[in-house]
Amino acid sequence: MGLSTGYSPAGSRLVTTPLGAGAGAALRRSPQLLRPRRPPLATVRCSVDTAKQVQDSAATVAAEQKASRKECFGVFTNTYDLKADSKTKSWKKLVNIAVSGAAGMISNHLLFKLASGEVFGQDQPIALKLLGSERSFQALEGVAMELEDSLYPLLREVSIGMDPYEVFEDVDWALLIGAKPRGPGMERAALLDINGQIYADQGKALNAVASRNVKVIVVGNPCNTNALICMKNAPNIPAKNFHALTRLDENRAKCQLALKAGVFYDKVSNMTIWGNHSTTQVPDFLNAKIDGRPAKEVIKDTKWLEEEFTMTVQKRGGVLIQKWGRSSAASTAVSIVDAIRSLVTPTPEGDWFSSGVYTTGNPYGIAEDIVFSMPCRSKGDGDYELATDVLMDDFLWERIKKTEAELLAEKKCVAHLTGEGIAFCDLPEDTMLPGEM
Ligand SMILES: NC(=O)c1ccc[n+]([C@@H]2O[C@H](COP(=O)([O-])OP(=O)(O)OC[C@H]3O[C@@H](n4cnc5c(N)ncnc54)[C@H](O)[C@@H]3O)[C@@H](O)[C@H]2O)c1
Repeated sequence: MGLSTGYSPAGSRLVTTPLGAGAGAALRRSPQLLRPRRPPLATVRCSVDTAKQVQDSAATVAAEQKASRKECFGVFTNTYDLKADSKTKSWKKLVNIAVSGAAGMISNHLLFKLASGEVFGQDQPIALKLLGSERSFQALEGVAMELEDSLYPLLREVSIGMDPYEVFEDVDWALLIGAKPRGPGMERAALLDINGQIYADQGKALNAVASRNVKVIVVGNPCNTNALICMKNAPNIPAKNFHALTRLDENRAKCQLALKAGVFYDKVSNMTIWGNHSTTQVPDFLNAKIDGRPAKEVIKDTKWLEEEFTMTVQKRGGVLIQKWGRSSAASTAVSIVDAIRSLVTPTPEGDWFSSGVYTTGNPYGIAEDIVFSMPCRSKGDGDYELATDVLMDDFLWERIKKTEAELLAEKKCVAHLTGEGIAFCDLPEDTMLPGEM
């Protein structure tokens, strides 16, 4: 296997001190993050399931109802009883789902898919806990109003808030989409720092108040390193529960292979995206299959696979922005749905899916202690195992090393946020996110 060192060590440099140390740190932290943390609240349910009232003491229920009037949104303050009528009697226990960046473009598609039942199933009632920023709070109310007006039977509770310690209370899923966009002229190092702060804060909140088995999918960019930061700040939640979304890249890669092979895209399987959700990502055509056969056997044009296919997938998001003037939101929401469904339904025999997961203990020889997209399989219980039946060759390994180097460099940039000391940012090159120009 060969190693790649084919890039210049120039790139952006930024030295960052640990949180709270020096003026640089103060500048980076928004007033919201500087706010003193209050201890976790007692459980406040947005609405009250009357079946629960029977079990609880009258005083607790009265207090809970009073609190719920304050905390929940609109029509969702009303009580309900899942066990009371024949339709809902057989439904499963409520699942609590937190969505950050809930007033953003991706969420605008995702929330309605979650509420419709297409993600968790038609017998799975859900509660949506929407986290926004101060700037987006009014918009968040608008989103909640639209959810009210959609009359989704499975949507039992909606609450909105700006404090992750309140919003993440008891959540089973945390879909972390909220992030600041990279502004004009902003270095990738600065983006890592700004959004890293958000994910450090949200990791701490999850650690304090979420379900101990919460599954976390980080979408906000740079999502691999944000997921690492979030995970490191949540030591009481299993590291395996944290994912960075690379499913959109997998879907894009499947589409390109199908197009070239002249088949419908459901014929493409075993599509791995290795590494970072950036333009160093590696869409793996060595292991991919088309109609059950190795993709390289079906598509004999190796030059196309190595050059055009790889680049098209890496830069698809940028091209889309060029055409449409905004970044992919609907297909990202679809890919979040795919990512969740891949964890809650068994992976089809022999296939796998890509997810950015913690590398410690990986069987491939990828550096430990980073979040790296790799091939995963699930039994449908929310957990996953890494696929071991994968092929590796020099071409693939060289590219894996390059995306690995980028993630190791990103990790050094955020050492102040992962509890690993003083950060030093010396990125190999200022690579783009797939959606950037
Ligand atoms: N991983 C992927 O495949 C993928 C694909 C597309 C986009 N993304 C990333 O997803 C993120 C969101 O994209 P979008 O198009 O929805 O952006 P958007 O700007 O429309 O929405 C982001 C929302 O997050 C909110 N926000 C900012 N800081 C917050 C905080 N601390 N807590 C809660 N909310 C906060 C903003 O107010 C805004 O409403 C971006 O970082 C984008 O780069 C990732």
